[in-house]
Amino acid sequence: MLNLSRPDLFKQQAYINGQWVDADSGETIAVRNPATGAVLGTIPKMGATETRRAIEAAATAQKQWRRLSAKERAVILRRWFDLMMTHQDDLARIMTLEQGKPLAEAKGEIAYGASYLEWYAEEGKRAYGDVIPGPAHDRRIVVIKEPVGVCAAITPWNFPSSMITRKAGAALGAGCAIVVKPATQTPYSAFALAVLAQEAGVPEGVFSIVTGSASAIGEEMTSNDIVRKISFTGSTDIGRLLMAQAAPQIKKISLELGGNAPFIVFDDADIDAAVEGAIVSKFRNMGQTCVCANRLYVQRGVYDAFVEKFTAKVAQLKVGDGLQAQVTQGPLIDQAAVEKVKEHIEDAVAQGAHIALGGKAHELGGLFFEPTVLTHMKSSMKVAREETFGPLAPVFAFENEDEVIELANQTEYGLAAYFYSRDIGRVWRVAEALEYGMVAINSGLLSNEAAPFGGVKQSGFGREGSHYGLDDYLVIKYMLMGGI
Ligand SMILES: NC(=O)c1ccc[n+]([C@@H]2O[C@H](COP(=O)([O-])OP(=O)(O)OC[C@H]3O[C@@H](n4cnc5c(N)ncnc54)[C@H](O)[C@@H]3O)[C@@H](O)[C@H]2O)c1
Ligand SMILES: O=C[C@H](O)CS(=O)(=O)O
Repeated sequence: MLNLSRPDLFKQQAYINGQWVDADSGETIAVRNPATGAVLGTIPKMGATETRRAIEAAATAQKQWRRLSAKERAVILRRWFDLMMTHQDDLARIMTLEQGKPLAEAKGEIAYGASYLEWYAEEGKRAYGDVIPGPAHDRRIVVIKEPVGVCAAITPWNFPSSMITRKAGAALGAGCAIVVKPATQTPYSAFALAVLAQEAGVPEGVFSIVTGSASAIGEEMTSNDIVRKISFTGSTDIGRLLMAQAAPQIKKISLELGGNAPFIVFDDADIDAAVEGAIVSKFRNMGQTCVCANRLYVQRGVYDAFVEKFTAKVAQLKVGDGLQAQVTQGPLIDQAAVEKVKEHIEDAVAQGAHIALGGKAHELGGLFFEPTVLTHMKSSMKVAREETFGPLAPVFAFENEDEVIELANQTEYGLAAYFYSRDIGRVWRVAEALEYGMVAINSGLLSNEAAPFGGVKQSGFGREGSHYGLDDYLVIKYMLMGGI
């Protein structure tokens, strides 16, 4: 089933302090392929005691790791990057088997995730400080940046590899050690990263993976005072919980949370380009990304033309097992995800929406769902307020700029927003008026290692990627030199 060139990349044990280990209890959790329902394997069902061991090992390892120069750490991170790219096909196959995304997308995620190791290998060398002219002749002010210390990360199932390297790259580049808990649905991509980290020379204890009881592991991470920094990517509800759990020790925390992205097409847009952008933004990972277009707003004058072209393109999407060639839409992650899409469709239709395409579970059965386009939408519908996280494209009409900006901002989320316009004045007005951490203009994709990825409002805070992402793993120390 696995057909890997490197079968050793598929591990069924967690990775703590450079050792592959089972849970203390010997208990395991089964992991299934969402396309077939078949059991892929098991993983250790760990809890607080194993997590504590990983954290204590990280504390020991980090003392040496931070003493290396940024350049010495960069050599190891670069080697890890090279190994990821060398084994891209195997890593992608493991990801498709456990998460469902088509192989081409999985390969893309491996390259995307590896790019953060490449980026932070170099960015770690630029943790610059300051020398500031002091207020007195006999004093000097020096500011340096230091690694925050032992970090803990909790990551989601929808990007099983890149959400880990987006954190670990910055943490290790800054001189920190990190303990990671991946999503239970997609642990094997994380274990494969650990195999390659070990091969790259990441010292034992600097990068560990624990799997099992999310709440028990999370409670240990947020309550253990060795941990100085928590980085979480996932739902807003869990992010809120972790923030509360980390508060008593005032731990540094980064939260990459839920989204509800508007995708706006003005009447001066390049409609064909907007259609292409909408397909990419809406249907990447079967609509299961935090930055997917959740609401499409099209100005009245071009609404019919956009709907016709967009629907024709959506009809070309091919649903199936992600391992099969030509498949562009895999299964959803679980039955709850399928039910959420159905709920949003049923609610919209009950309020007058029309189904232009799709609208029901796919004939393949299981977790497959038809890519769906809805028209005749209203703001009162659930899909206008809630993150669907599935292959549902609701197309709302709007009359003017002020109206659509108000509609776009009517959400507690603030992660990503997209709009298409070729009017330079409108581009600046709308980009500045949208209350989001990231705004893509005339593009349906905005994620890359050079840019600061993150949100505002209840989509969280902190940034990943760019030099801003390194700051999340550094602390500032000011040294006052007197008596000169
Ligand atoms: N902003 C981003 O970059 C980003 C990226 C991916 C996903 N997300 C969001 O995540 C959601 C979907 O992903 P999901 O279903 O994996 O989210 P989730 O919050 O259910 O799970 C995320 C991670 O948290 C863990 N977790 C769950 N309960 C926990 C607890 N009590 N204590 C500690 N850890 C716990 C899970 O095991 C998983 O590893 C969506 O809302 C999506 O928008 C955001
Ligand atoms: O789900 C949200 C992730 O951050 C995906 S990506 O960074 O846009 O690839």
